Amino acid sequence: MPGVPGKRIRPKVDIDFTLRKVFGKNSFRPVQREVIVAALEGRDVFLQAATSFGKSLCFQLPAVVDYGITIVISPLLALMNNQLSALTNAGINVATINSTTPYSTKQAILDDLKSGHPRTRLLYVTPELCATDYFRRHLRIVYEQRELARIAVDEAHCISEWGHDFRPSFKQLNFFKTEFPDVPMICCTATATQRVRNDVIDTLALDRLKLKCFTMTTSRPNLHYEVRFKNDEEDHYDDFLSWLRNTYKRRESHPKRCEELLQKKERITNVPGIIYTLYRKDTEALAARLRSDGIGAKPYHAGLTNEQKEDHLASWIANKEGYDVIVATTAFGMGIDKENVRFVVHWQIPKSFEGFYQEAGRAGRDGKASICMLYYSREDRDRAATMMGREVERNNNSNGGGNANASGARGRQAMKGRADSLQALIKYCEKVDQCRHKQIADYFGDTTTPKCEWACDWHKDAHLLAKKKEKGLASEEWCSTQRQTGAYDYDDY
Ligand SMILES: Nc1ncnc2c1ncn2[C@@H]1O[C@H](COP(=O)(O)OP(=O)(O)OP(=O)(O)O)[C@@H](O)[C@H]1O
Repeated sequence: MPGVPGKRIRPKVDIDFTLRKVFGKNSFRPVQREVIVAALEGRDVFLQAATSFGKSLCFQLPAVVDYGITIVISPLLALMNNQLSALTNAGINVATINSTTPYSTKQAILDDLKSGHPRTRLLYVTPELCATDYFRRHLRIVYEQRELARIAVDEAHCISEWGHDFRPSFKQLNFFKTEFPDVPMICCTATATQRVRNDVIDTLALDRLKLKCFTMTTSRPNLHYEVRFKNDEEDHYDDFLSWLRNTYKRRESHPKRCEELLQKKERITNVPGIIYTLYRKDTEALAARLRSDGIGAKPYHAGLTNEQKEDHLASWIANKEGYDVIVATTAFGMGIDKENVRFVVHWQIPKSFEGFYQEAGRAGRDGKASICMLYYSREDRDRAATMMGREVERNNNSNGGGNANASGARGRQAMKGRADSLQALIKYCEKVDQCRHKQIADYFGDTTTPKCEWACDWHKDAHLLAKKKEKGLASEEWCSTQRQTGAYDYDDY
């Protein structure tokens, strides 16, 4: 569309005023202002910062003060709903089109776009919607009216992690720069290695010379990381249950804490947490088991009805009794924002380092100490590695094979990235002679030395950690025999 400028020039705005008045925050966190100013100047921005840094504000605030509509591309339903309810509460005109949007609501949003002058400030959509002709047609109308303010890609690393195979629509997001070259983009992520960053920038066809990159530390000093060692012979359920019950007991037996809770009318058992498992059926079974032991636990996975998902998420956010612990698959991972999550547990080794860091990052978003435990066994490690090996093989067969076309090569590179990421996480679990915060920083290429004041199992007691590892894990000899007999040769575990 040559000759059509993408957006109108905005009058001078007081972003501090908007921050206070609309978002109810007193001041910007470090670097937020710089990112927002760059976005408002019309720059393309790549923002990489720790979980809970406050990245969403960096596209939400410009969306409120700028002319036109901001399209937010978001990978997960739970994440969209979570942000939508926070923005609606702040009185911002926000909408979403996703698989759960009722027909009449969707039509009303499309009509709003068709008017060319949408009243909606932020529209949350999936990459799949962006790939459809009818949505693109609507965007063109808005663009021609110079009301397409900005494109925000939240959790931008997904472009690289998923775009090459099971969510190819991520790769088609280059449509925005091709059709609307003068509409600024902002990409946000907490987890991108150098390779992923380059892949995202190339896929979106962003101009490196004009792009403003902000790369911040990944450090979350208030998170206490620990690895708990287990083996197939033991059920670690009891270990977790006694940890949780002890936490309740500590709250109850501490007179000052008890008094505080009474004043705030807070239940002793209101210790919100998330347990991540790999499979849907495990979320249901574990939540039921916890409920049978008197813990308020609910499952969350993509197979629940929309009503169940909404109820479980909203009631958990509202600290409702019976909803203290969410047992979830990764459908509940990235971006979920609840301030007082006191623990995140990985019931077994997750599939990637990024997934681990993202999910652990749901904890302690109020800055208070919170625990992130990962239950690790070598048997789970071997199962995960077997599954990953199969995935790599499937991918190599389907994604270009011997044909070295660009997408095939990038697909294979992304797959290798995934396999490397799992190996790095295995190393993290097995390593008992270094600070966990440091290991995380190293993985993401973060060169600052992260603060850790007894906030990891190694710093707390390195000797005990090594002993627990020796006692808790199955021996390598035993695992090797199991591997040879094909004990891990099945997909579902
Ligand atoms: N300047 C600020 N002052 C106070 N609170 C803030 C500020 N900016 C953001 N927050 C709050 O910080 C929390 C985390 O923000 P947000 O969800 O945007 O994090 P994020 O960087 O996207 O993290 P993640 O990568 O984990 O999704 C939110 O509750 C948000 O309201």
